[in-house]
Amino acid sequence: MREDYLKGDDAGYSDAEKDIERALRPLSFGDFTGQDQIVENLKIFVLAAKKRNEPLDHVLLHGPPGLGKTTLSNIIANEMEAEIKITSGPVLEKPSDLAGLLTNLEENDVLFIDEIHRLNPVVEEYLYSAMEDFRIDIMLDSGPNARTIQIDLNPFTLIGATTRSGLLTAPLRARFGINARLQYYDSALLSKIVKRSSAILNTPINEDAAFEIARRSRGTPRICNNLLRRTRDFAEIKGDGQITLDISKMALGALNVDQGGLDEMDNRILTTIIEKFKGGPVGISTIATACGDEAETIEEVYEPFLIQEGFIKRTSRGREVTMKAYEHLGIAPPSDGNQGSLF
Ligand SMILES: Nc1ncnc2c1ncn2[C@@H]1O[C@H](COP(=O)(O)OP(=O)(O)OP(=O)(O)O)[C@@H](O)[C@H]1O
Ligand SMILES: [Mg+2]
Repeated sequence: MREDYLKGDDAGYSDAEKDIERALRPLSFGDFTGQDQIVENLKIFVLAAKKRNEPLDHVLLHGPPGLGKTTLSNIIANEMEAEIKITSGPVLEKPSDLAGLLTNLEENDVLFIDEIHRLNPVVEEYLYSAMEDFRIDIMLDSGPNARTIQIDLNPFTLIGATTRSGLLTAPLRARFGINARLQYYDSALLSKIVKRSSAILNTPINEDAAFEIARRSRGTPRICNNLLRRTRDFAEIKGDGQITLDISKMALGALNVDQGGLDEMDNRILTTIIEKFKGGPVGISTIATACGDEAETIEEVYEPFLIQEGFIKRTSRGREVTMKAYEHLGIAPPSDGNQGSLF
């Protein structure tokens, strides 16, 4: 169940769910809730670029899954009144894949590369001159007939999105003029998103219920929209179609989202560190093996939220749970000084 919430765009959804997903996705800056500083800046950069009839400078968007990187990229293209071509790092296997896309861009178009940290280094190298000079060198033939030709490209905007900005190479990172890190949303903002989405879905929801869903959505719009959809199912089957506080509590409980908004996997990670590793410190790959998940997923998806909420902290020797984690799980912390650094 959880997996669906976290996976990137559209993964694992039926066609009907994809239609809903599309309907809920904001299309303009005005529809996009939160990330105020980023949005305010982008508005100015977009206006200035349009006024000069230039493409927007290249944009790097980073942050945990489901916070709106793909959404913002589409909005930027809309606001620029430009076309957007969408691809992702792993899909671009060879330079010609990239060249094909680049040579098809019209003036001021947007090329969106998702998971840009997973670009093949050879392809990445080609991107450098494309970004800097709007030009690529293409190798024709091989052996003694080999020669390169230069192709001029239309000026374009590259938008790169990544959940792992730390894995980006320095030369690539340096070529983005605009660099924005999306933050987790607070409950008030998510509550606004829940209300907007329920209006689109024609499902009545009261203030308390919207806040309850928001508060238990791990600071993430994708999760609040998914929880809303599942809660709507409960409202239609177990209630009269309206989402009330009782209905939302029933649904969230059934979906294994706990009172603090942590889900099964969050709790499994905390319990594992406490029960198997005496609260830590313990390395991420050891935690991953013990929890039966990939280290990358834990580092990218779960850990940032657990750290931000103060359940886990990173030390030079690995991850440690905090007092808050013991309290949350109702487990007594060790009294032998093992956790000395916490007090
Ligand atoms: N600020 C927002 N306001 C309203 N809805 C939002 C906002 N941000 C995201 N959403 C909703 O959350 C969903 C997930 O957002 P999006 O796909 O843009 O996340 P992402 O950062 O690209 O995630 P990933 O890293 O997994 O690709 C969108 O379909 C959209 O409906
Ligand atoms: Mg995305």
